[in-house]
Amino acid sequence: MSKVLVSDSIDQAGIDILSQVAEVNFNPNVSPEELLTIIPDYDALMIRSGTRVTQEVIEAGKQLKIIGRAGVGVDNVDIPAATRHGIVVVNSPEGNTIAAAEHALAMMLALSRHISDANQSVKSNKWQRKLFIGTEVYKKNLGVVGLGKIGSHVATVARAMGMKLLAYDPFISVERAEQLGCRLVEMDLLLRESDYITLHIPKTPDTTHLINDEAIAKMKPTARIINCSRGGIIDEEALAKALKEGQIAGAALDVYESEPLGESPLRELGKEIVLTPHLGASTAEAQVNVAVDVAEQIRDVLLGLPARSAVNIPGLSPNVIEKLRPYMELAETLGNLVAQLAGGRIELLDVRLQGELATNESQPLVVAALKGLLSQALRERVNYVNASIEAKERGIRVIETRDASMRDYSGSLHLSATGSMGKHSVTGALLNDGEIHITSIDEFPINVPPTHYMLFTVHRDMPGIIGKIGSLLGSFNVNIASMQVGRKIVRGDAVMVLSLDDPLPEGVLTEIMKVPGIRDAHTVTL
Ligand SMILES: NC(=O)C1=CN([C@@H]2O[C@H](COP(=O)(O)OP(=O)(O)OC[C@H]3O[C@@H](n4cnc5c(N)ncnc54)[C@H](O)[C@@H]3O)[C@@H](O)[C@H]2O)C=CC1
Ligand SMILES: O=C(O)CCC(=O)C(=O)O
Repeated sequence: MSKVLVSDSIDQAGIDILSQVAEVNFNPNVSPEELLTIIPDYDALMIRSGTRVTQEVIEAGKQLKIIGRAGVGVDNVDIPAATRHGIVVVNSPEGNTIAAAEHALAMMLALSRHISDANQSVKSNKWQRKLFIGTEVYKKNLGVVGLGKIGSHVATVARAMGMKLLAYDPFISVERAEQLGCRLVEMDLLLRESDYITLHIPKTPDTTHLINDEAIAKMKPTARIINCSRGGIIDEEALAKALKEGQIAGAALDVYESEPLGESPLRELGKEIVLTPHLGASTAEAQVNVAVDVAEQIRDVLLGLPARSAVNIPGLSPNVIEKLRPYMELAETLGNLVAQLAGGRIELLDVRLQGELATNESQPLVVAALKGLLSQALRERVNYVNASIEAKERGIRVIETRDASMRDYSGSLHLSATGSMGKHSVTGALLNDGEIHITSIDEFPINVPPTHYMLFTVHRDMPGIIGKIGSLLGSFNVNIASMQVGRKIVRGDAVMVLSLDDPLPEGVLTEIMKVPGIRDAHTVTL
């Protein structure tokens, strides 16, 4: 019989499902050291946010087939390590949507009416009616940052309460925002016009400290901000200072830069702040939803069936997976790359399966390309199951073509996407040793492996231009790991691809665009 370790507290409904097919050990207090010693015995691991599943844990888990996260965020699991070891990671992308949305709304109202402090005051035998005069949300502007699953529900309920809605989400169409009664605006305008701001975005390099000194300075002195998404999106030091000095009126936080929240200036503030200990998903209903959703997937995988919300490996038969696995990574990487070149608000993705990939069996590669494309916006919430639906909801049209004619590689994949930065294309293939190579960018031939930080330029093929870019990057202390140029005709246009050791500091791209002969420049993080 298979063995499942449940190392965080999950609802009994999940344990009951797992017990149908496995011996279940419920050990929510397991220490990281103990986890390493006991994990070799287990076929499956079920967690919430408390257990850190590091590369070490994955390597020790010699029998592990599946890791199930009862919730959305899988930031506590080393996904690349799990994928390398062929371990499926599943989550529950929707099980706690309503709980998190309702928590954000509750926080907004609690903050407006000083519920928490008033409650504390009555409980300490006081009757302080004048101290707790609140504000109404009716007819106030609510700025929703991130109009995904949770943000959309918050918008729907807030609209019913008579709030006027603004939204910022660079990956959502104007039509979708209008359906939800939201005016889609730029972040700057949202900061300036909102009475309340609620954050519902993933934590990414782009969203880390999105709310910092500079953003707070644009907000109204009467503005209140709510964060029930991820810690670190608000710069806590900047927020504490702004609240102390009365630059803005209030904040309600469920998530923190470091959890549990330690020593913090936020704790010293008064009724202008409401703090909860990451309770967004903590409702009876959500805990049942996520436990059942994930336990069912663990049960299915242990029975040899596919999982419906796999974050890393799709729910296909082992034979097909084995054959396609290296190409899945290629398709995801190219999807991610072309999304960054084409910018947000992608309208069209054209996927061409070439050479030996031009068969019906390769269809999952189209889904993998979509997953890569949407990962910029949705991070771990996009998987092989929901990628097509998410794309449809975002108004992304997908065209699939197959071209079996022989090319330089036995099988290659060509993606072309049209977004807010125009139409861009990439081609990629696997070399003999299975290494992924980008073989064209915007139809210019190149041959480079993808790396973490990359810079692409389109420029006039003329003497001196490569040197200028090199010196410019040097002056900003950015180290170039490798460089390649591709062109179609001599002294026509050319593409330059640079692998960088460091991310490009802010403002460098603008300087690159000023170099005579440069037509276009993009920086990409893969
Ligand atoms: N407090 C809690 O207990 C819980 C927190 N969460 C968190 O809530 C957040 C939202 O979750 P969902 O709505 O399920 O995710 P989702 O993936 O459905 O929506 C996220 C939205 O953010 C948008 N987005 C991505 N980057 C952006 C950027 N730079 N600027 C503006 N918008 C951007 C995406 O286009 C997408 O529409 C996540 O961070 C999730 O981890 C989720 C559940 C419980
Ligand atoms: O398990 C929890 O309570 C955390 C929920 C959460 O933040 C998530 O699902 O992303």
